[in-house]
Amino acid sequence: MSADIEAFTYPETQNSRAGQHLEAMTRVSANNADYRTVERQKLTPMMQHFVEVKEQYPHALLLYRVGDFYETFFQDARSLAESLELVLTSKESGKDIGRVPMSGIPHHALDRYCTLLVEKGFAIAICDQVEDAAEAAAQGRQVRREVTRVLTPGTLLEEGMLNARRNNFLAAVVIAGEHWGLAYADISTGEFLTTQSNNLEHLTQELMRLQPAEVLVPVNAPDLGGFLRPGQKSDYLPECLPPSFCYALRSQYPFSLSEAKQRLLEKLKVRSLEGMGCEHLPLGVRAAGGLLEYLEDTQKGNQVPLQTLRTYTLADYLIIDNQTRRNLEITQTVRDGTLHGSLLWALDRTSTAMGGRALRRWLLQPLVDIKGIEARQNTIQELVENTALRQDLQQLLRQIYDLERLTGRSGSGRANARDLIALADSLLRLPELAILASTGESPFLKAVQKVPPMLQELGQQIRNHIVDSPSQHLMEGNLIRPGVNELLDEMRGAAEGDRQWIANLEVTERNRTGISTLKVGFNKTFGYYISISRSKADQVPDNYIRKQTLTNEERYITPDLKEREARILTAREDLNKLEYEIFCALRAEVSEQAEQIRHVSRAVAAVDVLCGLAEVAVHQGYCCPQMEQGREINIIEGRHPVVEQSLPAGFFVPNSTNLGSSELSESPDLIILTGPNASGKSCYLRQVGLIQLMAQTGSFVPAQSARLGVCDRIFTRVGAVDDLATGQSTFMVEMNETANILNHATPKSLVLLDEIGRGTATFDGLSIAWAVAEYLASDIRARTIFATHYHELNELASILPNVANYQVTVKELPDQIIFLHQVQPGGADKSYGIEAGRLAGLPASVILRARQVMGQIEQHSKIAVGLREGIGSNKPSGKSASGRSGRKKKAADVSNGEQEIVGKEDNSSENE
Ligand SMILES: Nc1ncnc2c1ncn2[C@@H]1O[C@H](COP(=O)(O)OP(=O)(O)OP(=O)(O)O)[C@@H](O)[C@H]1O
Repeated sequence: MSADIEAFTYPETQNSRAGQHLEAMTRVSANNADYRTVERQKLTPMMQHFVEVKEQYPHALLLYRVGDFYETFFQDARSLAESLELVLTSKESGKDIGRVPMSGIPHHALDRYCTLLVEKGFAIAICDQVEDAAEAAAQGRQVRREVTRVLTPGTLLEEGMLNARRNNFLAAVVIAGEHWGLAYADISTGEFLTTQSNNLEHLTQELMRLQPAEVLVPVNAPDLGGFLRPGQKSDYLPECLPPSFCYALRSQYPFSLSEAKQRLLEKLKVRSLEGMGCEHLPLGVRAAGGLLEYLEDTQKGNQVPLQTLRTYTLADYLIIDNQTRRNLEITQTVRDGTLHGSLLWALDRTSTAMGGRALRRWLLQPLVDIKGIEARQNTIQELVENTALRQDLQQLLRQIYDLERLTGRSGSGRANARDLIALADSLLRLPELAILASTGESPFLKAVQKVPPMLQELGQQIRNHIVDSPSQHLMEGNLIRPGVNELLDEMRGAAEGDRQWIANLEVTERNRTGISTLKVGFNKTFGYYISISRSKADQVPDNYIRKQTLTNEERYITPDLKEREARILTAREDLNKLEYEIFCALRAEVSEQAEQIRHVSRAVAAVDVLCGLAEVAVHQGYCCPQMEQGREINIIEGRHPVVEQSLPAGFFVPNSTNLGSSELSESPDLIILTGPNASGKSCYLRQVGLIQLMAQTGSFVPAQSARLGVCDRIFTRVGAVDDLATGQSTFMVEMNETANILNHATPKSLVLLDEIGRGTATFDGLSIAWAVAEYLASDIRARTIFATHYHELNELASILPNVANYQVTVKELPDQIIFLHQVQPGGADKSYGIEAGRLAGLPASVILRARQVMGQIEQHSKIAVGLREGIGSNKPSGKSASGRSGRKKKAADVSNGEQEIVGKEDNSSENE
């Protein structure tokens, strides 16, 4: 911390305050910049209180309500000013202390600024005035202030701070050796889940899938309550936890089994955890209990309605590790991290925010259970066939608001009257949805055919209680309809008499005084007054009391007028209070039905997702894949779902795939895919991965037909980039990823490798690539597509029976190459890399020289010979030696280097 703090000004922020603050600005001494070193007894009472509160929340940014501002002081002032580019100024804080750093935000902009702070990974403690400041001032004491809420990235409920189409998860982990428990909740939607497993790598993967906004970790640290923003390090953070998240370091106590279990039983109001399936998962229970305690700590008495805890196991889902999720661009593109261009973008035709979130979850967690997949498929099939039903459902769904989050806001006391109207209108749509769905037969349509009658009644009750356009703020009245509450109606009637009297006052007084220009007005300082032009001032009656003199007018009050006014104001206050109470009771009824509403919401979200997937299937011409337990991946005329949508209709060239069949002569386990640069190898590779993933999500797939064995995992290794954060080179990243695949793939896995060994010397790279392919094909027998520019790998097909060569074809014309994007049997012998360099504009002399060098290398290279005669026959595995078959002769011929362009004759005639 520097010895002095200077004032900073930023052009567009708080101009009026900036001037004011600058004027008051002096230099702040080093001791005064830190709340821990300041001489506390010498501070003013308010500042002493600030420091007391700050000590309870050392790791949160403390926003302290002072009048119309949330101010903060000491080091928090500096953090706030730096993070939000606000004015850093100072405040006189005691006669013997001088000034301390100060920065602040206007109270009405709290949400906006908090959103920015939370995005930057801050935890924020909001300390509010919890009594009327005027009352406290009248009694000559400090206004009472308390922390009413701690905002952290994982505990947000405010609409403006959340992304409507993605969950905001708070996670908690408990690690014991290699074993771990994980619980996570989205407090805005109520989802609450737990799991336990015994491989720390899986924990990392699970966290990467969830992308939690915040992770709770119990630690034995002196720094309890510590809060780590993304990238911040701590010795207490276990190594397996990715540094890209926010972490809250928590005490061990609430994570102990007895404490956690007790809390879960109380909160979930159950006698045993048996029904939730986690009784036998102590680490999962501990994580869930610790998470609940954190919610209590941050929500400060506000109820957070969570759904019943659900237990899941990782084996229920297709495992997709982080690099595969990234490489297949499931929810964002690799290049710029945007949604546009991802699989989610290509498939999302949902009509509700709930559906949008559900689709994202489904894509990140595809199923392995064929029954579950088929239930989704059957519903899509029905919605594909019944266009009218699909369109009617979608039209209705568009009128349904975010029931999950509206229920969450109601339960935590944050919903306003407009939220309740939105909720009611959505609930009232559900019976229509049920009637529409009742014409359907499939499982997910059946799930919405029955709406609990109490939900409809609740919707009706809200509509009957709340006016059509209620005020935004709950204490300003205009919430409750007439006829709802007798007392309210009576009070309104009484206030109406006084209001009428004032409304008529202008006419009566004009008649009484004969002053035709007399007016009745109202302002905040004086309330109601009678205004008379100064020229008529001598005609005012005796009971008029002069209150104010302006240039052209005099303003008067009368005792009568003031009495009525007082009655109106008191009545208004009472009325507003009563309206608020009626509203709160109504809101409480919503939270009582939270469980039911959320149950229905999930079913509605699923129908929404399936309607959307059916629509994509119709418009893009997808087919329903036949899912099987076997290992075969058989795709006829498959397409890449995203690239296809980015190209003009009909431009995408479909390609078939056949892998893993028991009929070896028909289908290999491993395909070596060669072809020139930019011919479409990567695209083909990803297309197979995406089709498999979509199929296990339950979606139809871009193909003419498909028969797919369910995979346990999909692995990809695609062009690595340097991982500067961990100091790893491109090649090391590539090797780590490859090692991960070789160590975990099974015969039921799908492995997609896009180049291996490019980041090192050619021979090393080629040797590694060869050995990796051989291991995958003969030892693991995983279904694999291996795209490579090492044409020497085509030799493998002559050695191993379950390896086949495929190539992406091009047509070579005298001065250009035409990309045909067709995947055909056989291996390519040319990469056209020099040709690509020429097209990219490398100087002609460089191109010429490159051709000469290549000629020399080709002439003298012995690699192919070596591979054929040496390495292959030395492979220790019996499987590979015995696997040579006559079928392979053709492939070997293909790679002997004699053909100019593999398949050229065949392809050219086909494509001319
Ligand atoms: N089947 C296809 N139909 C139409 N266009 C395609 C097809 N496959 C690929 N393309 C187009 O070709 C471009 C290049 O494809 P891709 O990146 O897959 O080539 P590549 O062979 O992997 O190249 P490199 O070896 O240089 O990595 C893609 O961006 C896409 O626009």
